[in-house]
Amino acid sequence: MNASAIPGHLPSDPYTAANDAAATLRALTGAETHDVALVMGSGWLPAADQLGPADHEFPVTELPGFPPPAVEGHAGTVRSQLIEGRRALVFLGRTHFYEGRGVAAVVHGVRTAVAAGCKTIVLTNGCGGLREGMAPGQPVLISDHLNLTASSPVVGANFIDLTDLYSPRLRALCKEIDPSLEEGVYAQFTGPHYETPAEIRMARTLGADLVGMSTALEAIAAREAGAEVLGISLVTNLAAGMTGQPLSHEEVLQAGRDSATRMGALLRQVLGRV
Ligand SMILES: O=P(O)(O)O[C@@H]1C[C@H](O)[C@@H](CO)O1
Ligand SMILES: Nc1nc2[nH]cnc2c(=O)[nH]1
Repeated sequence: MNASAIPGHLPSDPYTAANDAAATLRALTGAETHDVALVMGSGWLPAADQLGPADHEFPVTELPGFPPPAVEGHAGTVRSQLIEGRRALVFLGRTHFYEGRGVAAVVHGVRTAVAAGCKTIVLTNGCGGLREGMAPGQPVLISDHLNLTASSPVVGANFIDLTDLYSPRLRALCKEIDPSLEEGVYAQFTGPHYETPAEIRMARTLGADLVGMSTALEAIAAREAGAEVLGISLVTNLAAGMTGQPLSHEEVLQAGRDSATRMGALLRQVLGRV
């Protein structure tokens, strides 16, 4: 059994692993290419069911290099489906940095999607809101990020430009669909612990509007692979220290359930125009 056939185990070369996974995807779906990939973060699973029927759905471990899901609310399945005429690859869940599998495992889904033909990567997540006026259940377009993981999916003297990493074109398109959408800077912490109130004050000073535990590393890998990136955060809670209440993953998932219809409709309309 070659290394990439072991669930969650990537061979030394992550780009080969992505090509292997894309080849298996083509074989499983019969689709020579996919156009757009969606990564559904915490709280977004209910929204995925608003996207219409899937032609194919299978456990992500059917694809080489993908580990089984490790976080509640991340189903660990992949759907291939036509959404508004586009062949979409929908990951119902992701691998997180805090699972300790390394950065290559975190971005394997994005690299696989690009290897499968996707030119657009839509990254969603559940996050904490820092900015005054933000409320749980509110979707926010990511305008830029702070990568606080002290890591990168890129190795070696490969100096990737990250200017306009979160596509101004796709953000403008989203705001045509829903003019009420706000934008914000997303800070990726390593997790899995939530932030302290002092860290939230630090993040706000650094210019963050949103705090999470994903997305930034995936976006960097997507840019490295030449894809256009759209990031949409669902504010599932106000950040630590803002309400005096403790944070919980159940609160994150409940916010997703409450927002599923609206988030699903937004994604469907966006996908029809990317
Ligand atoms: O996959 P995402 O970033 O949406 O998941 C967020 C961050 C943590 O994994 C989890 C914490 O509740 O939700
Ligand atoms: N880091 C972080 N991730 C989250 N995901 C959902 N809510 C939060 C939060 O408050 N902080």
